[in-house]
Amino acid sequence: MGDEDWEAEIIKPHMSSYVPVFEKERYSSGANGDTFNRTPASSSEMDDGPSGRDHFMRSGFASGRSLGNRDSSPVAPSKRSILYTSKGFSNNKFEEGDSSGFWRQSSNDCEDNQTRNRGFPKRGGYQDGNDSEASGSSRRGGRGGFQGRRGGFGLGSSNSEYEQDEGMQRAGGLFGSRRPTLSGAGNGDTYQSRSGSGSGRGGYKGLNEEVITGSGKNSWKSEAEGGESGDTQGPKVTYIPPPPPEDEDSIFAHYQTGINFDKYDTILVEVSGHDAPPAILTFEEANLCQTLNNNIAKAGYTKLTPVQKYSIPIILAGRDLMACAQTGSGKTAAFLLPILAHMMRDGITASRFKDLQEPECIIVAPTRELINQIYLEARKFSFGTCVRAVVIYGGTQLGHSIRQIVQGCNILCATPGRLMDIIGKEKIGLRQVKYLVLDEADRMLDMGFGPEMRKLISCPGMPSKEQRQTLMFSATFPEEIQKLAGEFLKSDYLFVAVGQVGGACRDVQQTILQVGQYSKREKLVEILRNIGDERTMVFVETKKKADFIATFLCQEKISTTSIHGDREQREREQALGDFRCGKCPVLVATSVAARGLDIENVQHVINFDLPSTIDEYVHRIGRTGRCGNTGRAISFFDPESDNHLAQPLVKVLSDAQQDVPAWLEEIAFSTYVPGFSGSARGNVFASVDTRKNYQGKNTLNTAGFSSSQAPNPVDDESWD
Ligand SMILES: Nc1ncnc2c1ncn2[C@@H]1O[C@H](COP(=O)(O)OP(=O)(O)OP(=O)(O)O)[C@@H](O)[C@H]1O
Repeated sequence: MGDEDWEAEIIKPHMSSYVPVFEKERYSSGANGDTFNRTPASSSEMDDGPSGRDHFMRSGFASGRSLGNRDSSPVAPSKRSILYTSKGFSNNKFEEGDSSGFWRQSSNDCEDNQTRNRGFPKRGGYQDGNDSEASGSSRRGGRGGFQGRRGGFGLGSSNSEYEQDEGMQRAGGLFGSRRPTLSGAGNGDTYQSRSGSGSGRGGYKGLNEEVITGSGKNSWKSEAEGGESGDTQGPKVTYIPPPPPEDEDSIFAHYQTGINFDKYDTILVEVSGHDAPPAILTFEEANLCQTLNNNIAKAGYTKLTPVQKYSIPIILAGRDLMACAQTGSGKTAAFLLPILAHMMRDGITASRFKDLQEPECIIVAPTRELINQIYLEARKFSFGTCVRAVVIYGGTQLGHSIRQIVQGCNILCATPGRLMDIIGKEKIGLRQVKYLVLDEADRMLDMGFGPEMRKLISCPGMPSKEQRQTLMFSATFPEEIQKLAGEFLKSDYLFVAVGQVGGACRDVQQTILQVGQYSKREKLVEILRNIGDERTMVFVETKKKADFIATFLCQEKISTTSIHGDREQREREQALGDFRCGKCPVLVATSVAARGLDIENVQHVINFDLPSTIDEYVHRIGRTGRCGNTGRAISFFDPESDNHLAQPLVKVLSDAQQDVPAWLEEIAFSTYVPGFSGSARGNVFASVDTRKNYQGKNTLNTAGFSSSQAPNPVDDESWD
């Protein structure tokens, strides 16, 4: 298993379409829309390498910043033409480090992005092949930039190839895209994606890319078991992500807390476990060092969120912690700040002058984008200190990861697959690990990542749980996963529950619409047209469908990009960057983007397909309504496939004080499952710490008040 949320991306055989990248160019093509090309503005923009460029031109995408549309036009992006591009072909400047999806950009940065035309034909259309979901508009297909099953993009008999492909991912863990050669797009051109000349894995060397040879011992078997470096099999992953920005303004860029930030104070907090230290009410009470306080101020934090009020003193007291708090409520800083405070207090051992890097802290998270986000937070809060954070994740060149580490590594942020590879290659030592953090801990411990995590804690040199501090954070914590967590945590760990464990953020206005499978696209377009340019994440259940829907939206002239596990890392980062800066206000995503991503101004989440579990629903809608801001989530409920979610949805909606449609209640009632209590609290999600026969003290507070002042509105039967 690699570092992806593959599990959520279910194969649906009827989906056949595939398109590499979707975006609408800010600079529209000529009037007939037939050809769109560009000449890079500078030589650096051409650094996708000659082969990519040549190929591009051979494919009929002539070069030239012509198009006459160098943008003086006031036309809003969404009103302009749509281009389907493969980043492997487009000579964009992405590799240069200035438009990564990871780095927060101001709108000015975005402007810079937008001035980079990406060449591609505006041939639009796509040919749907046999896809039964196709509607009239997409079937038109005209010039055929995208073909379905009949082979437009080389999927050929897509079902079997797709399944094979998926099988490879699961078994072998090749990273980057696994999609086959793209050929014969509808315009008659033939081109190749990643296995060919134009893309990351292929035979060209871009600005941030280099071909590496296998290195080091590979005593650890994780690659064969699903690791991502690809040293032992398949083409090498050569992508080197752009370096993060160095200037202080970018490092500390942040968005404003919302109108409901102060309402966090009214959320009930429950702490269970023995001898929990009291909550703190202010940053000053945490007694952090001056540099940390400066960084907190520069980050725009003036007030603690509830999870921070409780978790910071617990971690400072050296206790193990399992913390559960609603999406977007500041869990990242809740673990980073006290860890950094301790590291500053105790001093660090790893330095760039040591042969073997031995980080004091390891943070793991389930997706590449999320771990990179955590790294950026660690980098921000450790700014001006001697602590060096490093990030490593799959889909990037292994050699690059190693080079980052050898420069000094105190906090290692990693996805599981890459971490195990690096450990297997003996590029880091684990003896000094004092802090082990599992973000999205329920995901990290489930069947997908649990085995890797178990390997991690039993690696040679890894301090036992008695010798290290283990911290787990998530917005959801199913009971069965809480039980598994005991293996990782000291027996006296503390459990912090902010609000209801697994509950949805109340700042998200949730709407459930009954929409059948064949009406979904029409409804989606209708909603997106009403939304206008506001940033929207559209979740679908499969990777193929993500491409399919993104293509469809582009055809509808809605500027869209997509992110999912079949895309190369370069493309994923580009997509996120385009979405972050507003260039593509619609991001179609699989559940790979459901957890943790903190993107400014995401006002809407649309569940085109509902996920299979209610926890995933909670995480998905949590991409909006963050940090006291409000957001909206609209979900399409298809009675043909989603009835199993009716009961938990009713519960999540009512717990978050949302309107529950009568029809949903009816379905929930008619699909009654014994053991589920839709009214008050059933077993949809854990309500509290699930340790049974717990004898210790339990405090149930509103954040900021002492336990004795707190009311006790939550039943505590399930843990006592
Ligand atoms: N005390 C604070 N004051 C102001 N902003 C904060 C504070 N704490 C966190 N934030 C900001 O709130 C946003 C959400 O924080 P974060 O990503 O840590 O949430 P989270 O609880 O981990 O969410 P998720 O469950 O989705 O992973 C971030 O932009 C972060 O910088």
